Amino acid sequence: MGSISGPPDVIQRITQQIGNTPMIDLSSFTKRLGVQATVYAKLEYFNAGGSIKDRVALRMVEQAEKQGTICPGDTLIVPTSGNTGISIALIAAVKGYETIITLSEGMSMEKEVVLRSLGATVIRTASGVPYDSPKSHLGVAKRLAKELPNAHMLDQFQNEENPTVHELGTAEEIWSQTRGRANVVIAGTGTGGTATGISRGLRKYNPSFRMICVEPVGSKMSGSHHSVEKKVSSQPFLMEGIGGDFTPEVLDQSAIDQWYSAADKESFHYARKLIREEGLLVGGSSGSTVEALVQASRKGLINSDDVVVLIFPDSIRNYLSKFVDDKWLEANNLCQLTASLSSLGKVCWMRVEKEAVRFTIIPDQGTQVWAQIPVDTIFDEESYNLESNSDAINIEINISVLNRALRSAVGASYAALRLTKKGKLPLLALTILSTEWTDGNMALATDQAQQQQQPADPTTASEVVGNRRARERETWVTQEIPIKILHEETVEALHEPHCPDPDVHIILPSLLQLKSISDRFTKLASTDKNQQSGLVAGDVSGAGAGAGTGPGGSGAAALGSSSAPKLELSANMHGKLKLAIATDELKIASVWSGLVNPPLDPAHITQEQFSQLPSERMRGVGDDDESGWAKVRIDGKDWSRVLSVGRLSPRVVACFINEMALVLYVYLPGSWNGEESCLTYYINSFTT
Ligand SMILES: NC(CSCC[C@H](N)C(=O)O)C(=O)O
Repeated sequence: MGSISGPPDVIQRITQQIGNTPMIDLSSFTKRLGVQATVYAKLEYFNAGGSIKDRVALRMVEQAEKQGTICPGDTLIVPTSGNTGISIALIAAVKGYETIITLSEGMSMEKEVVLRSLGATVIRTASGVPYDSPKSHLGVAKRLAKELPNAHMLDQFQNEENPTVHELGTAEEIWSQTRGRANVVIAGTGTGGTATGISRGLRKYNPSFRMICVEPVGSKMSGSHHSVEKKVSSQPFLMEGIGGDFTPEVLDQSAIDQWYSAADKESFHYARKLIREEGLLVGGSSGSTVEALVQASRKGLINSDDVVVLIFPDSIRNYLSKFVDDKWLEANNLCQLTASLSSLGKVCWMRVEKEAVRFTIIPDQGTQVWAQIPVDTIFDEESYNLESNSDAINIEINISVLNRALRSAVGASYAALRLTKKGKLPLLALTILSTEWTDGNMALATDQAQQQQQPADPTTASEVVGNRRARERETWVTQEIPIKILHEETVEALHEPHCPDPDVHIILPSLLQLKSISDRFTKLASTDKNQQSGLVAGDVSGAGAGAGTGPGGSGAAALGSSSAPKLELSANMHGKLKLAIATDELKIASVWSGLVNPPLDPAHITQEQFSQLPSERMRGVGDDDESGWAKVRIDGKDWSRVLSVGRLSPRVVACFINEMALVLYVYLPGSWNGEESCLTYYINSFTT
């Protein structure tokens, strides 16, 4: 063996392992997706803390130290979706700072576990509140920074060191790793710092360089700069770490050339594909960059001459209980579905068939819902066995009770629903397996106790962590939900309302935005004491009313008795939607334009049928012609409950049957085992 001289080839501190991440050629993967360009991916999960945010965190800390604003012993407060918090906590562990991390509720439990193990104090903050609310991660961090002694907020959303580290570091690496060939970079956008810095850095070398940003569908970081999709809305999304409800100061829109929106479903699909087919253990937002690449390439905006670099910001580690887990995707969707249904009615009829489960809500007043989802998104595939003379079992269930049970299953390592009996009582049994890690400080963790414990508790596993024994405790819990089995004759009369072909069909804008405007209108009209006539209370029209009356319900006929304010909703076949309310004292309206009237699938309709469709006739009527609008009047409160389905789906097609009814088709995102599921809402129109 030859002798090797010189100092050992080791690093002194883990913070030296930040930056200089590898880049991988992904072209064969992306060619299979139909993308002809040369595509590389920069694997930022090779940074010490597991994400691209290590770069920003190190620079923010080092610069603040240089300026003398912080010194070891101080407390660093970080509002974050997780990664920046982990990066700061890691650096703080090495350098001797205290850390307080404000992390919103929706972020994964894995992030919190990593943060706590690094010694950080984690404060969970409300999710879904505006960024400038005192309850948001930013709001809480700001308050704590004022209140606590020697505490400093490191604000990645405002701190110019964020883009600068990418301009001076990441961009240089990309240029050198691609030997000066990179002309497009695609990055997910959370603060905008990565995209802004990379763009500034690479434009120095190549003035025609293009920076493409991607945000989740429902995020509105891009604001009015969303040049490609033009769909700027604000809706909840499951993706973590990118997207938001404001444009942070570090995001320089002049550095960005194009924006894309990636739906959770596609992003998670591509992330799982990267893991499965390429062995790249990435997080979900890496999938969003692939989705943006595919969209851009389909539009002809990326072609074979381009050399594209995708930024893969973090790893699977943060999401083991989330998109990486099929059960999580399904449980989350099902929970949101039952939450939305339970706002519209108490009793739900579930028809369990071989391949599908149908949900029907027919309240005494208000909107009817009909939904169908694949059976294996609800029942455990292995144990599902339908035993019924009629190939279907009809159940009556309290939907709020089911929703409460399902809420406890989100995040569980395993959940299964079973139709069963206790004595003669039929039940829906929800079995959940939850896993907790406890550290080795508990008495049972000694070797001896461990041996004694194992035979009696076969569900308990253990593993040695350092010199202590960490224990994984698995708990099985079964919740029993009472149900009523209905005979086939009882449900025979139960069928979807038959409606005429719509006069106008249109994709609704952001449901959350629509809901907040509708709620404001309803509130204003309710407080207007003199409201009467005009658009206010009247009788429900005949369309669909009476049809579809359920076993215990009286259909929608009782609608006429409601005296709540009525909203007038109208649309035309030129992409316009109008929401209005009028009382004696008040007349307000809001108009959306540029919406999409989706084309009907030619496979399902002949040319002749097509030309006879009322919507085709309406398309021929000019945009400014009043007769080209289809109109319905709906109960403001009921409408508000319907719109809460915005939590579940960003894609809703509204079909207007003039003066009669509004039918909404809500397309459910998520895996749903790759099948598209749809909810149908029937809302009868009130007459004037
Ligand atoms: N990925 C980031 C920063 S981007 C934050 C996204 C989101 N708008 C939010 O405010 O949570 C991190 O903190 O790790």
